[in-house]
Amino acid sequence: MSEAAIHSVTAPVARPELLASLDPLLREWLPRQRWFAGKGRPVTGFSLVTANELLPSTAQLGLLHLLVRAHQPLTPAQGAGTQPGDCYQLLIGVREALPPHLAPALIGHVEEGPLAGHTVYEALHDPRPADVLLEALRTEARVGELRFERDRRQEIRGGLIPRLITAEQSNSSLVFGDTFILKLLRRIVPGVNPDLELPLTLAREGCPRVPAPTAWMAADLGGETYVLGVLQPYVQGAVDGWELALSELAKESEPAKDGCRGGEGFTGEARALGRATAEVHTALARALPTATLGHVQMELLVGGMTERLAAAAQAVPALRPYAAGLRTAFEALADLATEGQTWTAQRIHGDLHLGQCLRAPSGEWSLIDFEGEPSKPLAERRMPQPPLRDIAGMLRSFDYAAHAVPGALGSARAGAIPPVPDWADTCRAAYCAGYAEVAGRDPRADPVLLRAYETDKAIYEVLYEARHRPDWLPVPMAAIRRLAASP
Ligand SMILES: Nc1ncnc2c1ncn2[C@@H]1O[C@H](COP(=O)(O)OP(=O)(O)O)[C@@H](O)[C@H]1O
Ligand SMILES: O=P(O)(O)O[C@H]1O[C@H](CO)[C@@H](O[C@H]2O[C@H](CO)[C@@H](O)[C@H](O)[C@H]2O)[C@H](O)[C@H]1O
Repeated sequence: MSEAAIHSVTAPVARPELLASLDPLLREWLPRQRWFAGKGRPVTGFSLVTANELLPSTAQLGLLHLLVRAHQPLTPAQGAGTQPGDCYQLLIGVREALPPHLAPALIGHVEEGPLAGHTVYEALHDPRPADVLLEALRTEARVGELRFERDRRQEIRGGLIPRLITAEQSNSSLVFGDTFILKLLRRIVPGVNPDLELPLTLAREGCPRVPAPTAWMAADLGGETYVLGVLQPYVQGAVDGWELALSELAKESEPAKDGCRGGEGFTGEARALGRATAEVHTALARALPTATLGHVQMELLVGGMTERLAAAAQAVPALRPYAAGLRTAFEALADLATEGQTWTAQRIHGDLHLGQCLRAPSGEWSLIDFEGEPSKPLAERRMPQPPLRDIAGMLRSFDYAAHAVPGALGSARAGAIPPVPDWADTCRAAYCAGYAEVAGRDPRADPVLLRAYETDKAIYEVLYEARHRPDWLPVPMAAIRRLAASP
């Protein structure tokens, strides 16, 4: 694919009938996608936000870039009626016939309209359209409202072989020749996206704990910018913190041979993760505005935590016996604020857990996925917050890992491996100590805020697991019992 080929494309696609012809296929296909955020509510229709051709559909292979709004009934919390709904980024391949190897990518056969007689499919499974995206980034293409940009100091080689990664993701990522990874955001919102903003900021600050964005794509629509994707260097041979913790735990759980357990332990890694988190926090605090949270702000923060507890207890009855005990964590925080204590807030990761940490074969850790909690509004995700929120997320993650290995969660090894005593406590302590080495302050020195955030996170996890992975519910419930009982 040459630069000229991309620039020759006519865009935007002025075809109101295009969406009508795709509508029945998308209604069936979209809700089945892992990244579809509106699960559990029917899609009642679509509206086209924008359509651009990255490859003309008149050729043997077409590539459409669509931003579509999926209309859905409001949730009970939102009231009755239908709302315009979330906006999704779709990359639709168009062929006369789909080769067998692309069968899993099928969206359907179009009966009428401009694409009548063609087969449409999820284009990211197909190397050629994936290549078009890399080429557009490399050449800083402009296609209709789509803008492809890059950091010219970083080289992007053409011709890298693309593959779609199969991880359980909220978005979709393509790896190019084990050199770059392109994350295509699926649910698109207008505004500055922290998944691009924070890594760019950290790169400018010279913080090596985050792969520096090489290129990015965005759409300019109605005076607003929508970030659509970010290309970053691919950390080759990386293993994420969750996998690494589980494999270390499995070794440590092996029956003792000659009095020695297998495995070298995860304590050193936990300490390194603490240091990496502190490096990122320190750089973000240096680069972006911070704030002081006093009584008024803490009242709002505690109010949010209390409301989330009430909503979770409403949805998950198992939580109800512990609600009063859990509330004491929030009340203790409110009391400190009333007494005049203040806290510093800054930009943070916002959804930190072991799965968001990658360890390169060199042993260096990187943090990824700065999107924050995708269900929250962008403005909220970009607010300065106490860094202890990220730390609480990691502390919960060590606890999760410790519970996962014994196999009580439907694993094939259920009950076969005895739990490693004190594993989570040791890792949690090492993580905090590592953090203190770099940040100059130990998160454990603020136990009230830490407990409040851990409690808030465990409540979130109860709701998340009840909805998505009921087998895992015992893990956050064990933490809930501990947190509700702690003084
Ligand atoms: N720079 C990178 N190098 C290597 N692998 C990466 C990189 N960034 C992401 N990944 C892999 O892609 C997966 C999904 O990335 P992530 O940013 O968490 O996407 P999502 O927001 O869709 O969950 C990660 O779990 C990780 O395995
Ligand atoms: O994948 P996301 O970043 O969107 O996060 C969601 O899914 C996570 C599970 O994949 C969930 O994390 C919980 O389980 C993890 C182990 O699978 C554990 O490491 C985390 O500490 C625990 O919170 C996360 O809560 C949810 O938002």
